[in-house]
Amino acid sequence: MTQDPRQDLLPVTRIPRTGLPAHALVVGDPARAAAVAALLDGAEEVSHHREYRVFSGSWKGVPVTVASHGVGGPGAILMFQELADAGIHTFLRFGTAGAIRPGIGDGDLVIAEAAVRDDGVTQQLLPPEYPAVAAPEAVLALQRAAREVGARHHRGIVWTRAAFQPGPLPLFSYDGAGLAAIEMELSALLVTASLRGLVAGGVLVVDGANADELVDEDATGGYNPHREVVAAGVERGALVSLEALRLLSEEYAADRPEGGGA
Ligand SMILES: O=P(O)(O)O[C@H]1O[C@H](CO)[C@@H](O)[C@H]1O
Ligand SMILES: O=c1cc[nH]c(=O)[nH]1
Repeated sequence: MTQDPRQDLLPVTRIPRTGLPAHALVVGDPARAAAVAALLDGAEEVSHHREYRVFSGSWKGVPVTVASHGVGGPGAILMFQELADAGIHTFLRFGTAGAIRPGIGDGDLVIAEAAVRDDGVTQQLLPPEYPAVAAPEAVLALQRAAREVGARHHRGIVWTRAAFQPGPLPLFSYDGAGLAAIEMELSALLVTASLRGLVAGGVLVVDGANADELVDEDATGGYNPHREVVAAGVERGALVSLEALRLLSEEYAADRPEGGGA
């Protein structure tokens, strides 16, 4: 009996079960996935279903997958899980974020060391005490790549928060906790990687100051990620993240953590 060809695709994202390069850059925006893929040699679109758009190609000889995961942890984790099911073992999230820590400016990069797990999905998988940590080699590869590209960058803890806009509930203040930036999916990626014994990290381009009331109208004139300073940061961030993937493949090729589940 011939195999049903639909079984060669994973069910939610419709990505192929085999054949994808094992080093992946994951981004929220499908258009950003296409823009990053345009930097690759031999880029090909592999699949596009819902918000999940996937390309493959190579960066300086290293085969890479570039995939979009959409906005928000619950949808994004399905892409992370299915990429892991497809054999991806090294992930970097290249996203955007609002700055929290003073001194971090628009267009700067934030390299995540860990994330606060307010992602709206991993709480349903694990107790809140479980950490969301980046692989040290991912942090170091991103830092080295940012230095090489000459991109202003900072390291720190990122707040992954499912709700973008504020509501009537008071917002817990992390004042004094040293958080660097806020975004929406990274902790879901870091937890997925830890559960499966994979390598993951993230770098975020700052697209505004998003701190006390989430959107600081006075400081930013309202949230506007569609500015030249952000676009320039995204261009630098794309080079940094691709170069960091190459470093992870060639120089920091990991002693990968053992004992991950699944
Ligand atoms: O630019 P991306 O990667 O989508 O990341 C950030 O931007 C979106 C919100 O505008 C959220 O997905 C957030 O995490
Ligand atoms: O979640 C996000 C993403 C980008 N910028 C923000 O201010 N918040």
